Amino acid sequence: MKIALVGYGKMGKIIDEIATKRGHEVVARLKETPTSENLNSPDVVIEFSLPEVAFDNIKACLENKVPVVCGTTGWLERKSEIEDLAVQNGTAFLYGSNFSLGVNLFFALNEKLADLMKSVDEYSCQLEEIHHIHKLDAPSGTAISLAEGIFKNNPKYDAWKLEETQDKQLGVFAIREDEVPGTHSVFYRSEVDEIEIKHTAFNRNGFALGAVVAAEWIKDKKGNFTMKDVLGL
Ligand SMILES: NC(=O)C1=CN([C@@H]2O[C@H](COP(=O)(O)OP(=O)(O)OC[C@H]3O[C@@H](n4cnc5c(N)ncnc54)[C@H](OP(=O)(O)O)[C@@H]3O)[C@@H](O)[C@H]2O)C=CC1
Ligand SMILES: O=C(O)C1=N[C@H](C(=O)O)C[C@H](O)C1
Repeated sequence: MKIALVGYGKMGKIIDEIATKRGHEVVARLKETPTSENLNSPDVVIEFSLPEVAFDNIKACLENKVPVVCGTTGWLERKSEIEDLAVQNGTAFLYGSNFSLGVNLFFALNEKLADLMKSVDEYSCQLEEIHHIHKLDAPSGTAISLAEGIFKNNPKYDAWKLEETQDKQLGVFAIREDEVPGTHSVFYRSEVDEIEIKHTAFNRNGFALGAVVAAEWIKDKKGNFTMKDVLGL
């Protein structure tokens, strides 16, 4: 399969290595807006760039009728416009706030726990995410997905805010520390104890492998998808 990488920073470079090892040809490595020329006729685009450029990059790829797997976080206010564009152009789009298998299992566990806690009044929920100091967005895309999984299963919460949980607003602590690849925790605290579920990434390889697996999966599809579709979760 021919893959174009849009965004060629920390993630783009690891994806390049993994895609090549899996037998794919990387036909473009871009640090600029994609065009019909510089994309170089790929089967799929994998987009890991910056929050402020992701929307324009994805739009350009979909207008060229190339399916896009996007891992860039921090631009989601305009996601529905992109989803409409994928359908109008008869191509495919997949956004994942986190492509690792471990986090996608953790999302499922978070939803089950949220469902269990909806009828228990003693506990208050709180999220925490820890990332490297270069990260531009807060809270992380993964923390937002965790919050959305809680809202869907537990009507006690319906919005997130940075810092402490207050009434129906679920608190998210966003910590920036050294070169931490990504750690996410969900806490339920009562007056007498605490339940914690936690995912710790040891490096970025799991994110990169998941993005390549998603690209392999989406190649001939049409419509909008998530990692749940790819992993059959
Ligand atoms: N979903 C997931 O599983 C994961 C998501 N992420 C997310 O992916 C994104 C990228 O992360 P990361 O690789 O660590 O970030 P980096 O900052 O290392 O890489 C971003 C790259 O985008 C390039 N760039 C700048 N402008 C453009 C443009 N107009 N078009 C295309 N590329 C451009 C930058 O170029 P230059 O070097 O010249 O500045 C840089 O190489 C972030 O939003 C991060 O949160 C990260 C890990 C996992
Ligand atoms: O910026 C990062 O590095 C990461 N971003 C994603 C996020 O915002 O959740 C995924 C992962 O945690 C690493």
